[in-house]
Amino acid sequence: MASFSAVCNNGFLNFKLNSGVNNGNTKSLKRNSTICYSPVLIPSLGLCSAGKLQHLLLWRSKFRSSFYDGKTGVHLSGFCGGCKSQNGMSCKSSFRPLSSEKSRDEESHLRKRGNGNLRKRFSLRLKTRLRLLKIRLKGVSIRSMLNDFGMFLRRNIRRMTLYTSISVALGMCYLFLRLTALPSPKIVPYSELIASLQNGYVTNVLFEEGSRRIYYNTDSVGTENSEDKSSVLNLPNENAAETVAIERVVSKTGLASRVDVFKKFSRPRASTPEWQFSTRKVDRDEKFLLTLMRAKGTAYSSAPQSILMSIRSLLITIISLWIPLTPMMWLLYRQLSAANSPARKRRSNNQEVTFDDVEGVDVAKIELMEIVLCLQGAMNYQKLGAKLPRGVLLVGPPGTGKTLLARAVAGEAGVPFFSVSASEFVELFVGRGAARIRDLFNAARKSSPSIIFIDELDAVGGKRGRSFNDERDQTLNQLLTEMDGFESEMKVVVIAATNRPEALDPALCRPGRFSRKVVVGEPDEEGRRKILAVHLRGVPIDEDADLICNLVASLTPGFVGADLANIINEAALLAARRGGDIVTREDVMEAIERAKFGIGDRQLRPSTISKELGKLFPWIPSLMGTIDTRQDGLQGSLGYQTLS
Ligand SMILES: Nc1ncnc2c1ncn2[C@@H]1O[C@H](COP(=O)(O)OP(=O)(O)OP(=O)(O)O)[C@@H](O)[C@H]1O
Repeated sequence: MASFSAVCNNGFLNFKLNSGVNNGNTKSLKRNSTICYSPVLIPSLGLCSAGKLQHLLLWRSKFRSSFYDGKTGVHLSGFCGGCKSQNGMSCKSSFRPLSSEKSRDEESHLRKRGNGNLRKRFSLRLKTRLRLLKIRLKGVSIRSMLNDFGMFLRRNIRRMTLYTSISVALGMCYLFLRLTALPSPKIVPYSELIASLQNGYVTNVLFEEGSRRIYYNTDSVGTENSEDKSSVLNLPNENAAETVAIERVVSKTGLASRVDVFKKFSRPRASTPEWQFSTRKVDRDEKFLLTLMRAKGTAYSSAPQSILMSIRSLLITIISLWIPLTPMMWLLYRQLSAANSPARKRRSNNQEVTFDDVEGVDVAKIELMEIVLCLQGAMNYQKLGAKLPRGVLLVGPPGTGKTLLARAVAGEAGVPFFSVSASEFVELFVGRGAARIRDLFNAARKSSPSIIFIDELDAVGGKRGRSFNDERDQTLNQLLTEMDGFESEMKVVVIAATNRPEALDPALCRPGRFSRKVVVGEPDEEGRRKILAVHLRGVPIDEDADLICNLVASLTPGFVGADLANIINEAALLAARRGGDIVTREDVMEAIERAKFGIGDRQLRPSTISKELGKLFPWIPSLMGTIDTRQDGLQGSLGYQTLS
């Protein structure tokens, strides 16, 4: 007895044969095999929505009938053969295999019906697919597709124009080459031309001017002897009817041979080349060749290559050259593209930073504030005959806030701010870096009053003549020229930052260029406290922020602004890691430890190492005078041992 079950899953009905149908039919279902029917495949299936039993006709070739139980929701289990379902539902007709091993008649009958079944199955599948396609097409709106396409075109108009022009040009080239294509003559060795001449087969010869190519035709006798005369003269040897007709003409007209008949009556075919053979002239053999041709009475002449052919060969040469050159041209285009220009790329309107966000560098702030006042016109320096400083050089260790200061200047002055890294001027092609500098200064001049900020100036501002890098020297020269080129009323200030002022070319630091040198040094404890207060502004902390600032500032001598910002960020991350909503003192302390000793094996921290050593050799701490205060309950001023 065969049993099966049906499970409706996500709109699909899975039929499972629980026991095998072993009737020898190769198409019969195997035990536990599962077939997946889409709802579209079973059109009458109301799926789980119908609340009553539905009788379905399924896959007629495999089942006569089966049941779908809408009452139980989605699941149906039935026995076939016994005509009783597990759910107590009766089956109209018993479960039967495709064919019976016992009944040969039925088998043959089925085989006869096979084609019809196949067609039905095919049409059923096609219908299903068509229905699916219809459903999908319903969801597609042509208008929205057109809108999207239009938007894409508008956004990429330049690129699309370029691609279209290239495609059109290539298409036209292809068309031209196809239209001007001529059947080419057979290329033969030079010796064959001499042999044909000596035998008197050659009828006429053409020397191509400007090249060593020789074209020639031979007469019928020569071609009769040649290997493939039929291919040369296109004689219709194979066509029996045509041969008979030609023979008849030969007998009637008395023409010498089939070849003459062919020549007289046949129209020149498109595939027949104008010249049958072509060869290359051998050097210093012209005299012999001409003597031979004169002796044999061969007609010869010379002509230049036709214009069409010249254009054709030129086109082929250009195309074949362009294929390998295209990647290089693309690279060049990218390099030269104006879109890559830093002047354009770096135009920044992000003027969020103000002097309130920079702390611990008060002297530098005062110096730069003066420039802001000049740019805003708040300070009348001109009445005293003073000039706006053209360049300000911010010097100091990494992370002390040089870039931040420059951004604050831009933010306070409310003028366009062009920020570039000097390494962006270091280019592959000589002269390109200089061109970029020119672009940058031109853009800044156009939007005057404005500020140019060049970070890591030493990348291009190093002393000249120390290397063979011509490109870098040219870029620096251009920078010097541009800084000289500002007119006094032009309100463009160049702020540059460097960690290595000693490496700069002296010409850069002379008065009139980067005349103002502002040192942005490491902050003191008060500075660190202020910087921490800036970075703790938006961070929820479980204690008084001032207390934490004081604590951290006291624990972090030598730390610069970037380190302190990093500590606060790490603390917030640690709090988030443990799932807390608020940053605790412990998080901050761990962040300091991480900043000081790095993230890694806790056992490698000096405190841990000394603790372990202390256990092994109790006399070491007293000898070194570094007794762990925490062990004795002695702690730092704020409950923590100073780590530095
Ligand atoms: N004085 C400061 N006040 C507030 N935050 C600071 C200060 N200095 C540094 N920071 C923080 O450190 C980050 C990095 O600073 P910045 O890029 O300005 O350093 P830098 O001196 O330009 O470094 P480099 O020389 O390596 O370019 C800033 O974004 C800021 O969050």
